[in-house]
Amino acid sequence: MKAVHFGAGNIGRGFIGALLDQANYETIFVDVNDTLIDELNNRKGYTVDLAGSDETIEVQNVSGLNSMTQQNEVIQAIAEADLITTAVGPHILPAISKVLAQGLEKRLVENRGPVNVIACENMIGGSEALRTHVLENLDEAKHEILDETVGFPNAAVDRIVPDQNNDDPLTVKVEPYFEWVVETPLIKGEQPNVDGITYVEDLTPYIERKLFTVNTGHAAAAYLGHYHGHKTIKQAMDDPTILEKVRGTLKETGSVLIEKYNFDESQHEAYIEKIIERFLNPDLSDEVTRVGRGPKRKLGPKDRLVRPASEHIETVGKDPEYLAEVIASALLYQNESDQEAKELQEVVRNQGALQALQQVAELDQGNRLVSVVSEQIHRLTN
Ligand SMILES: NC(=O)c1ccc[n+]([C@@H]2O[C@H](COP(=O)([O-])OP(=O)(O)OC[C@H]3O[C@@H](n4cnc5c(N)ncnc54)[C@H](O)[C@@H]3O)[C@@H](O)[C@H]2O)c1
Ligand SMILES: O=P(O)(O)OC[C@@H](O)[C@@H](O)[C@H](O)[C@H](O)CO
Repeated sequence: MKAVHFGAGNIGRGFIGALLDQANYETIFVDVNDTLIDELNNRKGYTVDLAGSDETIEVQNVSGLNSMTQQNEVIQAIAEADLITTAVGPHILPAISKVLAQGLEKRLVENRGPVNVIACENMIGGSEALRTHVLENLDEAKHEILDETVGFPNAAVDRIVPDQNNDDPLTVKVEPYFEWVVETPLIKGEQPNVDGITYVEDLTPYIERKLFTVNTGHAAAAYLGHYHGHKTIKQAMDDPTILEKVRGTLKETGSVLIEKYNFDESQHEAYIEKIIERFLNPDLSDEVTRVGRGPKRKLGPKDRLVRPASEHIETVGKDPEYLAEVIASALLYQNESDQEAKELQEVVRNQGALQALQQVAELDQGNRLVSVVSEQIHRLTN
């Protein structure tokens, strides 16, 4: 069986690629990084190191294509694929959608049967968003036949894979923990037979629990950690002040999730403790600049900070003081190597932090969250 995976980066190699190989897929990685592509083609495999153990996973039967310079080969690979996955970043999905549309169109012409496209991105509705971008690159006359034969099931993926600094550009060090949840109603044809995928009828509780616990907690550690001068997530979490604030933040998102999905409180508390333990993993060095990357995305209305904070006000009926402090620290986050951080700071400098929040989080001036964050910005800047 053949899989095409867009994004031969941290999670692509460290998680998705490993599980696809174990499920006996030959995986063609599609990327724009020629070093990764050349290494994949020359060596046909790579090593995944499990942090905190001597265990390694040898991933085989892989190759690479460049989505910009080898478009015909990528189109052919998609036409022949039994499964297509992505892990490029939410902001990159539009960029891969044209070649994906061309490959799926070739597949339709050659009548090759059903296939599923699973976006493994940290966002709600990633695969459905990718489907929208693909349809924008297809004649409307082909939309119906595409929806009959191509599934775009949403997914939640969880494994902490930091930026790598190994001598071998393909070797990737990951935490042992992983979770990959895929929803079933939108699957076309047979469910991909991949050990490690949990199939569920309704993904919403799973993706919100993951995004608003793992990623919200991570963002709290990153932005508060950066504000307090820490370089890694572990250093931030070793700071008692920040640990307390991360716990407070996850208590707020936890109360929203329990209210919405009737989660068992003690089970959710155990889920939070496991995540804090993962953040404190002494064998994984994860920089706050990776976890805090893309602050405009992370301050977006549906993402890990503003969405649970707004829902805390609406459903729990209280001000989310901890989330508001994290949002304020994200608005103050500076990193000249992060394009979104530079763009955000341009708005903060010219129009003020609150105006920046209203723009990026799509909040009206009178919104209660704007007031609560304003108090935190004042506290952090005076
Ligand atoms: N790293 C993690 O811990 C982790 C865990 C769960 C989910 N995720 C999610 O997975 C996605 C990828 O994250 P990552 O950490 O692997 O990032 P990454 O930067 O390591 O990998 C992204 C890869 O996409 C490639 N890419 C960029 N533009 C491309 C294009 N036009 N065509 C093909 N490839 C392109 C990059 O070259 C890079 O190799 C994000 O949505 C992230 O939120 C990451
Ligand atoms: O990938 P991002 O930029 O959405 O978020 C950074 C980290 O929180 C994220 O990569 C986590 O490591 C991952 O989501 C853990 O499953």
